[in-house]
Amino acid sequence: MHANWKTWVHVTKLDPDKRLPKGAVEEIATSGTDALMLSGTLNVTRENLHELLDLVSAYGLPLVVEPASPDCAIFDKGVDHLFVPSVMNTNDVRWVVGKHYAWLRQASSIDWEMVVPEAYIVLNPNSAVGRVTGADCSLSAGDVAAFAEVADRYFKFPIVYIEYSGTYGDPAIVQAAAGAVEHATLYYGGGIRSAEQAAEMGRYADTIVVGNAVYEEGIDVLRATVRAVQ
Ligand SMILES: CC(C)=CCC/C(C)=C/CC/C(C)=C/CC/C(C)=C/COP(=O)(O)OP(=O)(O)O
Ligand SMILES: O=P(O)(O)OC[C@@H](O)CO
Ligand SMILES: [Mg+2]
Repeated sequence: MHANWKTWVHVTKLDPDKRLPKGAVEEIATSGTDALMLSGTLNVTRENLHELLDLVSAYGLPLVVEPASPDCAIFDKGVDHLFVPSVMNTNDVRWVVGKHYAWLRQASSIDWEMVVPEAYIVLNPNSAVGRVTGADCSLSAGDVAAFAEVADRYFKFPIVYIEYSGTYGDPAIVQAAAGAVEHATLYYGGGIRSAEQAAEMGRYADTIVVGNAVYEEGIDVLRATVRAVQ
């Protein structure tokens, strides 16, 4: 499969567990965002994932599913890529490799051309992903840089993802991660609600992700974050 995803600078993350007002999907799809990522930690099922895919697949934007569990790893319904996380900063091996092992034990077939592994560094302890994975979020810039470098240079993850889901992060931490990563594409996500924040994190990250703002702020804020990085 093509690796066009490496050129994306702005990704919009949609949560199958949340509702969008009528017309919102079209506005999002035509906002200039490079791709739609369908993802959430809590209450994502094959059913609500399929419903959301049916809503978004008409617009021709690249579609990524980012499964939080093996049952949400789907390869059909117009999905272009499966971005599969592993959490670097947890001591609970389930979220590093355990779920992945379980996935391969039960899957009938996996289209590896579609799979892009992501090294998550989870930094908001109050987010669903922080709580569920038991991530150690009290990391210094040096700690984050070390995790980012080991993910990039040793494990050779194609994506390193600085995840502050729900809260705006520390730009100095993202800068440290950027300095440590040589080959991987650096993602930043968390709390972006303005052009200024998008531009600030976009200085260090290759790709920024906007999620909650789509539901809580609306289309003008999403468009402003797109313009800030494109
Ligand atoms: C092996 C397979 C196919 C799946 C397992 C993948 C793993 C290890 C996931 C662990 C990390 C995780 C749960 C990622 C989900 C993506 C993510 C970070 C979504 C954002 O979640 P939040 O915004 O915190 O959650 P809500 O939006 O549900 O509140
Ligand atoms: O929802 P927000 O806070 O924008 O975070 C985006 C994304 O990184 C969540 O996984
Ligand atoms: Mg979320």
